[in-house]
Amino acid sequence: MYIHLPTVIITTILLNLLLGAAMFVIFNALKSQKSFRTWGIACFVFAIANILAGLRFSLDAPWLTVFVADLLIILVPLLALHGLRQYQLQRSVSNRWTARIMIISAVPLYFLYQNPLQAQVLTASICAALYIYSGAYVQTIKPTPKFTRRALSVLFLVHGVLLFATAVVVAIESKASLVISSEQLITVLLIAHLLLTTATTVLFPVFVFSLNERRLLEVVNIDELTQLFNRRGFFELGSELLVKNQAQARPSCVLMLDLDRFKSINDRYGHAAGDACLRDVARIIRKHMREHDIAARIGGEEFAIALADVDRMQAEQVSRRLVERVAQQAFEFEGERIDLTVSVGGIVTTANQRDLSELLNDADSALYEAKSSGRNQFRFV
Ligand SMILES: Nc1nc2c(ncn2[C@@H]2O[C@H](COP(=O)(O)OP(=O)(O)OP(=O)(O)O)[C@@H](O)[C@H]2O)c(=O)[nH]1
Repeated sequence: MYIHLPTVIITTILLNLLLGAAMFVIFNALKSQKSFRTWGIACFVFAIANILAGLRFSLDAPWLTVFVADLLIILVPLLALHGLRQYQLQRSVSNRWTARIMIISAVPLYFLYQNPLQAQVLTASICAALYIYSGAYVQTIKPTPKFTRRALSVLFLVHGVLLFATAVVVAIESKASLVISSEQLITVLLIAHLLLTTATTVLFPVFVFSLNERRLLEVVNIDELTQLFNRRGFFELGSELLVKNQAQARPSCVLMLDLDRFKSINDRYGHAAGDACLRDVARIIRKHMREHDIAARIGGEEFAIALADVDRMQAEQVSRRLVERVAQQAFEFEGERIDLTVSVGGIVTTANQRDLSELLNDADSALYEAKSSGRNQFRFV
């Protein structure tokens, strides 16, 4: 089947104008998300670059149809990346790197633009590197759901590889000794490029909205001071864990951990020092948790932990380690050493029909026992 190159170019232009307009519509509705405006501009830039490159056949002005067109093509992945950074950081992002890479690319392009094929090899290689970098960068934008992150990352990576392939094909073509007609291959690569650009642009809003939803969930379920779950998050996720345990006839375990004589630490070193201790204890708790455990700060200096898939012996081992680890840790605040210990109360049960607040009450009674037996220890019901 013969694919007409101008048809592909015209389709690319129209599709990018449409996608750019869609991005601006989203930006208009969500003014705080400047990344949509940046991605919209990227689509328009890509359309303009294609118009200029298309003029190569009728206009003898390579400075415009090659030099400017290729520079604009390089600007597209840079804008895509800029939009991702704006989104990740949620603030204005400096254009310094975009400007630097544009200048660095402009120099060799200036020497090559009289030879469109060599210029194309260079442009495709730079874009390939930028897309591959973007693929790796997307992976660092957390806490987006893994699937969306991977999908966007794979699109960028495939795009990078495809552009490298384009660079190689064009490089071979530009060698006069190898007369192979690769126009069809280039056209196919251009179509793949078009599909990937479209898919990436369509995924941008999905990516942003899924991350927004996660952030919103975090705001309501995460304790700002310690970054563990808060009381609400603990009950929401802990109850789910309990139901799962009961369905699989596994024991459920709830621990309560409370800082010892915390009031005197606050009184002696100040509230800020107390907050630093809470953060340090949270860090130790987090270190001892496995993937499916749920740890939360449910009150001022009270932590609750739901352990997934443990028996009584393992639960006691975790409790012992937490108590010992906190007692051994040298807490410091503004050069002052603070001696800190914790007490832990726990319950492990296989009984059905017990909800999380009942288990928490039992763990609290065990904690009370640990406190009245001298603190810096654990007790189980
Ligand atoms: N710095 C800081 N202190 C807090 C926070 N929430 C609660 N507190 C303090 O934690 C202290 C709790 O004191 P108490 O309940 O009397 O218990 P305690 O002094 O730890 O004594 P025991 O639990 O019996 O060992 C109070 O002084 C609260 O002001 C917080 O977010 N930050």
